[in-house]
Amino acid sequence: MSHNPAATEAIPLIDLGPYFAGAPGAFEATAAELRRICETVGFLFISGHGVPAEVMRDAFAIAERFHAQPLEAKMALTLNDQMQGYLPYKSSVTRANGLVAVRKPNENEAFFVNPERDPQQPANRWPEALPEFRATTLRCFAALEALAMRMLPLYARALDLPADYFDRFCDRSFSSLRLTHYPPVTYGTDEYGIAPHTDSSFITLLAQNPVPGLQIRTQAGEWIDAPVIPDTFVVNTGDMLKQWSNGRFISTPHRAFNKEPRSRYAIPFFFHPNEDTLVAPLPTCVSDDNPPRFPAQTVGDYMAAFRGSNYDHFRQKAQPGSTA
Ligand SMILES: O=C(O)CCC(=O)C(=O)O
Ligand SMILES: [Fe+2]
Repeated sequence: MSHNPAATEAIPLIDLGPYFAGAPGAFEATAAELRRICETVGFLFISGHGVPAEVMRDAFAIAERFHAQPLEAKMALTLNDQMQGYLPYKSSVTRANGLVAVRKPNENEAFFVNPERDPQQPANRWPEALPEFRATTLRCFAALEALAMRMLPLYARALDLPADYFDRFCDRSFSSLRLTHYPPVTYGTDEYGIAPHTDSSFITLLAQNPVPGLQIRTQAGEWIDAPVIPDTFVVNTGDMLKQWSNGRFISTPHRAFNKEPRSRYAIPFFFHPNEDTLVAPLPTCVSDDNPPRFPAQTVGDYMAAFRGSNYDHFRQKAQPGSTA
């Protein structure tokens, strides 16, 4: 598959294979490369990630079948207070971006899958007409969560911390898997599949899909197309890791469109630390000359504020008229 060589150069690729195989020197070398990328680009591709191709193939197929259902079936699962279920088409506005004054809703619909930690507490809403949906999406969730956990030592080392530093803060991750459908549409002025934003996550893992549409804003302020590189994931630093690293790791703005005459599906996995983890700038990222730039906040409080600004049903319950 062809891709824009300039963009491939702009978004580096790391092969995780040698690190996962325990090759001599691979851990330190990969962590050093990751540090450079996180300080300067904020986005990378990973290969050698170990996620079986069929896990993502099945997830894309079930996402397509989910969104192909009649609207009533999807509306029966409309997103609740715990971010469980279906986000209807054009019902989210990317307000919490600090980038552009977006007023128009995003031209996508989505379904959110959350981790099922406690059998007593339902974490998800499942479509009755698709019995295999639950197993397929939870398998994808588990594979991506495991991949993110395996990458944590690289992030720790890249930030000059002991390799296991992040593990205990992320072992009951508050992550979510999003199954997004971007129908083929003609975009008007200020309309997007998803408007310019940074992610709220620690990191986001985005499986490649055959329909391009992701664009990344470089440090120079130019929007570039992310190439489609089969069997890789795009990984980007989110705002949570930016804040934890006191701004050392950048959280890069991006946006997406579907400009093809067929539907586009995207399955980002937003990896978050545990809900009760207190995120305060790391000791290795602050000094007398570089004091903390972000307040200490738990992941749960941080996410509640983020959701309140972006999703209509949270806004209706929160302060009416807020445009934060
Ligand atoms: O659709 C894409 O490729 C990216 C989606 C995205 O950035 C998001 O859902 O946060
Ligand atoms: Fe995003």
